Amino acid sequence: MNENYLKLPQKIDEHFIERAKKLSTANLADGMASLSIRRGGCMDPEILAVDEKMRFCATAATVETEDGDNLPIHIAIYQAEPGYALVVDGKGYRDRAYMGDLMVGASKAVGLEAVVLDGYVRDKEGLKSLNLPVFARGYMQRSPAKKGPGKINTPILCAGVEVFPGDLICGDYDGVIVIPKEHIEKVLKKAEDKVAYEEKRTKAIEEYEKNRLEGKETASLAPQWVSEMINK
Ligand SMILES: O=C([O-])CC(=O)C(=O)O
Ligand SMILES: [Mg+2]
Repeated sequence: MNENYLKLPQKIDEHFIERAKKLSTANLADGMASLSIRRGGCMDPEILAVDEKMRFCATAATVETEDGDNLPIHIAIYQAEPGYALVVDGKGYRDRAYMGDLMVGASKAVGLEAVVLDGYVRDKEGLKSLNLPVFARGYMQRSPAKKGPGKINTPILCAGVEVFPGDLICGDYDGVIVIPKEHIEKVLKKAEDKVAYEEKRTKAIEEYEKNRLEGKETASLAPQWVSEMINK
């Protein structure tokens, strides 16, 4: 095997994955906000799901490739296992698709949780009906190249974000976020605290609207932190 083809990383504990699955990528981004990590771990906003309903949280397995070459992606799929998302740095190459419904079907068959690709895919209809979360820049019908070698399970820079094999990666309707494995616990706790705040704030907003419509006197809708910043 090529020296740049490495084994799958250690899988993230299932209890972390379960907690992450209850959070949106926006919640997770809030959990990442205070860490000094390139763009808070959020991939380029053009990396979107082929179907808005798709979402996932999984352990990242990585591929690095270029110029529409999908040979290393093939190899990574056939050595993959359930519980991983395949994260492919295709350097945003526009002139070929990297994969289509056959390769995504194979990804699903081996138990991959998702495919995230900095590049383009094809076979839109087939991809939607396979229902495996696929996140990419968009569609290009031209066939992939087959060249190699590329790299498997080495650190990558994918769509503006550093991804180490074994990191937590999650995607939903808003896009894709990567949480470095050493920060998972802290980020989940911060994100969960933010959700608790948002639930309280949503109630306050609904209450305010109800009172206003009923013609009742109401205190200001501004949250405390806004008042404090204005009165500084
Ligand atoms: O032909 C290819 O290499 C890519 C493709 O369309 C598929 O995976 O369905
Ligand atoms: Mg095809």
